[in-house]
Parts: sequence; C-alpha cells; structure tokens
Amino acid sequence: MIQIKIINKSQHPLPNYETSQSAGMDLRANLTQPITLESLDRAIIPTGLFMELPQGYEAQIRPRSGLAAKKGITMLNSPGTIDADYRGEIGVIVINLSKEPFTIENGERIAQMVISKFEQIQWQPAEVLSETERGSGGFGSTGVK
Ligand SMILES: O=c1ccn([C@H]2C[C@H](O)[C@@H](COP(=O)(O)OP(=O)(O)OP(=O)(O)O)O2)c(=O)[nH]1
Repeated sequence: MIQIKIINKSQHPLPNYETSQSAGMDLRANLTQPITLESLDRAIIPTGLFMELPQGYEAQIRPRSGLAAKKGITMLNSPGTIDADYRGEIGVIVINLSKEPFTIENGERIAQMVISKFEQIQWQPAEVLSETERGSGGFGSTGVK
C-alpha cells in the first residue's frame, strides 16, 4: 500500500487501473478553471496528488496515446520522474504540438502514471570495457529497414 493524499478541486476518484492488466493509472487535471493551450504552448498541470512512495520505487508520468494521436497533446519531459522522497504535488508538463488550441478541463485524464522498482548503482571506474557482439555499433548499425 502506498500513502496518497489528494486535494480535489472537485471529487475526482483516486487514480486507478482501467483494466486488470493496465500498467498505468490515468492522472486527472485538478483545476479551478479550464486551461487553454495555444499551439506550442506548455503548462504544468496540477493533479492534486501527493504521494509517499516506498524507498526503491519511482513513478513515471507518461503521455496518453489517445490524446497524442488525436489531439497532438503530449508531455515535454516524458517520462517525468517522481522520486520516492518527493512530497510535493505531482504536476504534468503538457505541451500542445497541434496547430489548434486545446482546452484542458478539470478532471480530464491528461497522462498516466506507472509505478516501478528501480535500483541505485555504484560506479566501478575502468580503463577497458568487455567486448560484445554489438561493440560500438548503434544508431542504425544493424540496418534501418
Ligand atoms: O513530470 C514531473 C517531473 C517531476 N515532478 C516532481 C517529482 C520529482 O521528484 C521532482 C523533481 O523532478 P526532476 O528530478 O525531474 O526535476 P529537476 O528538474 O531535476 O529538479 P530538481 O532540482 O528539483 O530535482 O519534481 C513532477 O511532479 N512531475
């Protein structure tokens, strides 16, 4: 169980998994009034959510594909990272990449949040790295079609 505090402008439900196999929970805009983004405008949209993630967990804030494909609305810093020690309000940095203005209403589902485990690593400085089949190949080295 993860501690969550919600400050609602209206009665939004807690984020939940829409289907039994969903990886992400949708996040809703928590607004006193709608926000209109002109083409290429961006804004930090408040969610009203404050969380206490356990140590070793992070939350990733990702765009919703429907909003991106149909409306050109995405996130500027995707995926946004919520650290386990963050106690502030979760914000979603939204940008309008369409040519038309887009209005975000209170309660609208604007992004999704995936909670996952991660590991912190320690560096071992080295002069030589191990050889692999890929080596230094990248950026299309195996072909692009
Ligand atoms: O999309 C996001 C990204 C971040 N955060 C919050 C939670 C996160 O733990 C904190 C810091 O995020 P990040 O490390 O990406 O910010 P920074 O630009 O490196 O700033 P800081 O110096 O505060 O770490 O801001 C959000 O609410 N939404």
